[in-house]
Amino acid sequence: SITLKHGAHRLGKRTDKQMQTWRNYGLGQFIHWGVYAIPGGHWEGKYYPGAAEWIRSWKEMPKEAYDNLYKQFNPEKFNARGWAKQAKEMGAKYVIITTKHHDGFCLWPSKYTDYTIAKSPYKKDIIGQLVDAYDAEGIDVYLYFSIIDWNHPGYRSSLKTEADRKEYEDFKTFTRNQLVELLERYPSTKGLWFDGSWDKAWIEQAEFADELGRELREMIPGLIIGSRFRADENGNRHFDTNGDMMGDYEQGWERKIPETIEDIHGNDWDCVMTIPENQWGYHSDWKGHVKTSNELIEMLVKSVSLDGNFVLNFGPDGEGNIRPEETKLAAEIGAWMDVNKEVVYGCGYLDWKKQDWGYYTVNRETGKKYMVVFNMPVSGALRVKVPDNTRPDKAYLLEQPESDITIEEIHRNEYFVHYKPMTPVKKPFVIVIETTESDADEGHYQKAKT
Ligand SMILES: COc1ccc([C@H]2[C@H](O)[C@H](O)[C@H](C)N2C)cc1
Repeated sequence: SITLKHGAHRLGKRTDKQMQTWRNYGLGQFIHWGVYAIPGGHWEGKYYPGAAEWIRSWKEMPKEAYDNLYKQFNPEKFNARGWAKQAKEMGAKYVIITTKHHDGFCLWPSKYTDYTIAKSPYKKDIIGQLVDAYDAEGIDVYLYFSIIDWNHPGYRSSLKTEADRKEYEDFKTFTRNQLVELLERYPSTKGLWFDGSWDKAWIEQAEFADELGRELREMIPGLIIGSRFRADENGNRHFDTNGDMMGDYEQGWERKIPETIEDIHGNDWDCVMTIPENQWGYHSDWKGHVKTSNELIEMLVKSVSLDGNFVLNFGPDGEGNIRPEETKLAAEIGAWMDVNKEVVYGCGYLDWKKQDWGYYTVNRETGKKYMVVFNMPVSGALRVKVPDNTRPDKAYLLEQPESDITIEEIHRNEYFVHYKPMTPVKKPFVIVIETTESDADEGHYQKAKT
């Protein structure tokens, strides 16, 4: 590997207590809220086919009109306590809230620009209310911050001229000032989720960004920052020139989930997921497939089974309401978590061969192993392959600890867990499987001659 001044500053996972807490969350909530929720994906009767929070970039949206929307932002229905209660009932252990998206509108009264909530009819600090409400529910708060800022005069996507560079210096100072301001105002923040860091102009700021990251981490010990924040001195993002991840977890899994444990390269990671195909901010007319709670629960369990966190996005409307579709899904996920949360919290990857019926998770403290079943085989026989020297002794339904499910040995290190549900299976369910580490009994299985 080559020597880098602004590459990864740590190899391997962070092992401190704050990161252990992050690793054990399992389920998080993303909130995308801002003035883009006012048009909600429409303008003068026209439907915007893109992501609602990007409507400013739409040719049909006059920039002037968008940039004046804040003058009518007055979300009277906004109820931070209600949002936090709903997230608690869903089972979210952390929340990531947009402080400022690419449009540059600040949901907190920043003193470094007038383009903030303080200058809207609503006036009050939205971030402060959300931080207090989620803290009160015991849900850890993380702040989303977009480096891209279409409102700031010094923002550039690339630096072509000396004038660009001079303007961009102001933008760099402004960016640093806002981040320091956010951590000073909201010291209970556990981490920052950076976005909009793909511009050439920012990629060239390896030294500045590295120094800024150091300054922010000094302000809040244990602060967690993902891999999307900065590039190394050769312009490499997420992974430096030597292939080592920069930051505390990989932020590359957006609306997609790794397939195998090899895909995560031994790093912590989160998957951030939308309910429709690709809407983060509020769009009043979702087109295409809207994910069901069964689909979202499977994504959550698949993420946990591969040592990641699953962060589900909510996009409140211009009035401050959580839309009915999201309320319904939060309730359905919450109902499932009420019964099955122990297969998510504090759990991760079990190195048993993945089977078709679903996913294994294991509790990192207790070693308790779970089979989370999504696809019941017509035979009712759930195949389980165990590592050498491991013998499954007992299996029972998590919901009925007194149940005793038959385990049949069918081959060396291979078993059928026979489960015939009494009633039709409508939601994923969990079988707990207990094992004994037994010494190798070569046993009576004849290896095939080939
Ligand atoms: C150009 O493709 C993009 C750019 C930015 C995004 C932003 C979304 O607005 C949302 O904030 C998501 C987390 N982020 C990656 C998504 C797709």
